[in-house]
Amino acid sequence: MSSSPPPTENPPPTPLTFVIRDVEGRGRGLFSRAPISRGDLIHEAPCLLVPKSSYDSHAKHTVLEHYLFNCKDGDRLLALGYGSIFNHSDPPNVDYRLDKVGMVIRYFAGRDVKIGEELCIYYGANLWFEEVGGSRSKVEEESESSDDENFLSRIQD
Ligand SMILES: C[S@@+](CC[C@H](N)C(=O)[O-])C[C@H]1O[C@@H](n2cnc3c(N)ncnc32)[C@H](O)[C@@H]1O
Repeated sequence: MSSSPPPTENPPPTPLTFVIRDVEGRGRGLFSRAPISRGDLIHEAPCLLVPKSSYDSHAKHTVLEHYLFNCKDGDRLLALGYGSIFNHSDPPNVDYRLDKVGMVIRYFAGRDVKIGEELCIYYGANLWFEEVGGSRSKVEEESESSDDENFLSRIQD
């Protein structure tokens, strides 16, 4: 007699459409392993909440600072899964949305992506590292406003 599978609350995970590769000068990055259409959900990263007080007293000025996404209220989200591996480019081919209540960050294709392209988000105008492989000129970068912080997120919750 066959028994039915146990009930689950979550749907089975969607197969990943990307792989991790090392990129000269940029560390690890995510690369598409299949064509991705504009608007497709690429990844849903579960997050850890880092309250502003913990950030100020412990995480600030550590390596974590390079991986934290800003929420409007000063709290931060640390993306688990592959969410912390998206490198920066301007323009990016991946958009993301913070869902602080659901404690996830969702990453969507901002345009059609070909197989083998690196998947990148936009960190903001004020980078804390020397950009490698960027396509924008120094003049363009310097003419940007510089009133945002040195963190990943300009798209906040
Ligand atoms: C959120 S992590 C991205 C994943 C990182 N490459 C790794 O291997 O852990 C952010 C860091 O990646 C590097 N990075 C991201 N985009 C870059 C780019 N366009 N040029 C150079 N380094 C980049 C910087 O060192 C930055 O602090």
